[in-house]
Amino acid sequence: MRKPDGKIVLLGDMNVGKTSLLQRYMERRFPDTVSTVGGAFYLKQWRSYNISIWDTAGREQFHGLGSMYCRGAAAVILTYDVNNAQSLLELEDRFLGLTDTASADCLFAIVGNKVDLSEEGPGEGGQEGEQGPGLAGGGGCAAPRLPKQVQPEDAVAFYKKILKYKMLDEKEVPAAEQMCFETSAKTGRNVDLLFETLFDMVVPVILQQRAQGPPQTVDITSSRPPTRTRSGCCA
Ligand SMILES: Nc1nc2c(ncn2[C@@H]2O[C@H](COP(=O)(O)OP(=O)(O)OP(=O)(O)O)[C@@H](O)[C@H]2O)c(=O)[nH]1
Ligand SMILES: [Mg+2]
Repeated sequence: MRKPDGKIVLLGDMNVGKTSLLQRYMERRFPDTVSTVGGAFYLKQWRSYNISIWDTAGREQFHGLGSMYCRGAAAVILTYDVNNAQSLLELEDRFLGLTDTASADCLFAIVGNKVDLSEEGPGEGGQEGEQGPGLAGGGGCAAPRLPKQVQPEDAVAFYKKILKYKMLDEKEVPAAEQMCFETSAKTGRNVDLLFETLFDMVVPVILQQRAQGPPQTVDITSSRPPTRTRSGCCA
């Protein structure tokens, strides 16, 4: 297997839909999921590049692994559930600090998932790739079924906080509107847009990383050996 050229990591609280988003994109389906244990990755060939996309566990007990998965990442997808305000707060409180190990040029996408639960549109929550104003990929246009707890402006404000935290100049990084997405892993809404926008954006980061020296990958040998659980996975 060819070594990945770059890495994208999905982070976020348990149950926000990280695994579902990745499976929707890679396998084109919305299967039943079980809460992720440790982490897992897919390899995606994008143009001539191999990009690994890492799915991580949101459960508190796996928190310590997060910064290891982020090491050298070219992009991090910070995921929340639009119907759960706490899940956005958790990104700031628990997950943002894990990205300190990412590449210096790391891109950040903020993703509000499960829009199908709060917005009605064609085919329950809108169709894949549907566009509209506000965020990358747009919002819906019909009456909400559930009151949404997180608005697009909240995600944009969080993105700006990240730039401050990382001491990045707003002029030199992608605009918040380009990097905040509302998705539904269930209907597929904006899922391709999210991943493919990021793939295009990480290619220059990969080239930059190459110019700076050998790629940073997860060095399993430098981490504590995982303890075995009954299911046989990393804990
Ligand atoms: N309605 C709806 N349900 C979703 C969506 N995405 C995920 N779900 C459901 O939400 C639950 C959790 O989804 P997962 O993808 O397992 O969540 P996760 O973020 O990977 O959770 P951890 O692995 O525990 O961190 C599952 O029951 C999914 O079917 C979505 O876009 N819409
Ligand atoms: Mg999962």
